Amino acid sequence: MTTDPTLAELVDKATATRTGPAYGHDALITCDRLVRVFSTDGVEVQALQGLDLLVRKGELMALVGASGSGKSTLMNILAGLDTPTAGAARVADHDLMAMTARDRLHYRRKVVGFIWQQTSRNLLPYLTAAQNVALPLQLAGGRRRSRARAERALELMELLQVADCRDRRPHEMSGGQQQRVAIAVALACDPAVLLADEPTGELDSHTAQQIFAAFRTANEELGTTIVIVTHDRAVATEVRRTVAIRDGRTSTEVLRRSEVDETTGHETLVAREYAMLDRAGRLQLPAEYTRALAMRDRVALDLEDDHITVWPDDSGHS
Ligand SMILES: Nc1ncnc2c1ncn2[C@@H]1O[C@H](COP(=O)(O)OP(=O)(O)OP(=O)(O)O)[C@@H](O)[C@H]1O
Repeated sequence: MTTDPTLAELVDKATATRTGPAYGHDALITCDRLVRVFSTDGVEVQALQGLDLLVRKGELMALVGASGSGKSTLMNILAGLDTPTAGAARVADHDLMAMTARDRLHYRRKVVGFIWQQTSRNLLPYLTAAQNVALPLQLAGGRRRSRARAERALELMELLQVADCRDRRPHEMSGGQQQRVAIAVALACDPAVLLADEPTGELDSHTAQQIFAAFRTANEELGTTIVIVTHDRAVATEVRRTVAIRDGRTSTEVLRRSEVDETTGHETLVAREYAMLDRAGRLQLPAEYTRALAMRDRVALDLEDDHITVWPDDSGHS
């Protein structure tokens, strides 16, 4: 027999919902209904339209999406180079909406490391590789002496297998070597997060693989959380989690896990695609699914024990 809840029970329930853990409370990166509107010449472009994204500490993940879907806009916000129009964004306990100019400088120097697509943009052309890697340490201040800074720079270059380039200037290195030195620069101050926007865009596929291996080394050896924007399908399939952005929102996610065959011991990577359900219960169905069943405007739903079915509209109403 069921009884109607008392007013006191309803109040308790509402309070419990309000005081429950906040969205993304245990994530390193939280984007909560993030909006970024650009206005140029009276025309508004909604680059981000309520984007939700959670990234946990220690993840190595890829962001993919068509040109203009909002990937760079998101990366610039996470890098502290741009501010959202609305919504909330937190990275390693820093509220990106509430930072002063001073906080922002500290954030960019110590909390995030950034790698751009253009190899030439990541390094100062008149400094050697070792000087480039030591520079962020110098700018960040602290008590590290110049010798200790040089040692740290060399350690990072060894980890990324570019120690032999230490005395070379960027134009004396290949594109792949420059990007690996750029990763060392970005890691110099031991950031919580490494952000890379198309880091392999200017490189051939073999060199792109080496860069990707360098990201993996940083992730595994130093525990750095890494978010990579990429068009490169090969890179996207090497990470455990690929999030797709469509029209300024996260639309689907591919998760990969290893499965070991019990008889042969052979390990294979199994991928599964997921759709994103937002906190209002909204779900974006893939266009190819809705097209295949001529679904538009209205669909019928049935709740089963362990799943929900979605049927084409059979109401006869137009
Ligand atoms: N500073 C800006 N001023 C006006 N519009 C902008 C600005 N930056 C981005 N946009 C617009 O916002 C939308 C998203 O752009 P964004 O660069 O984030 O896309 P993207 O997914 O990174 O694309 P690509 O893969 O081509 O780099 C686009 O329509 C773009 O024209």
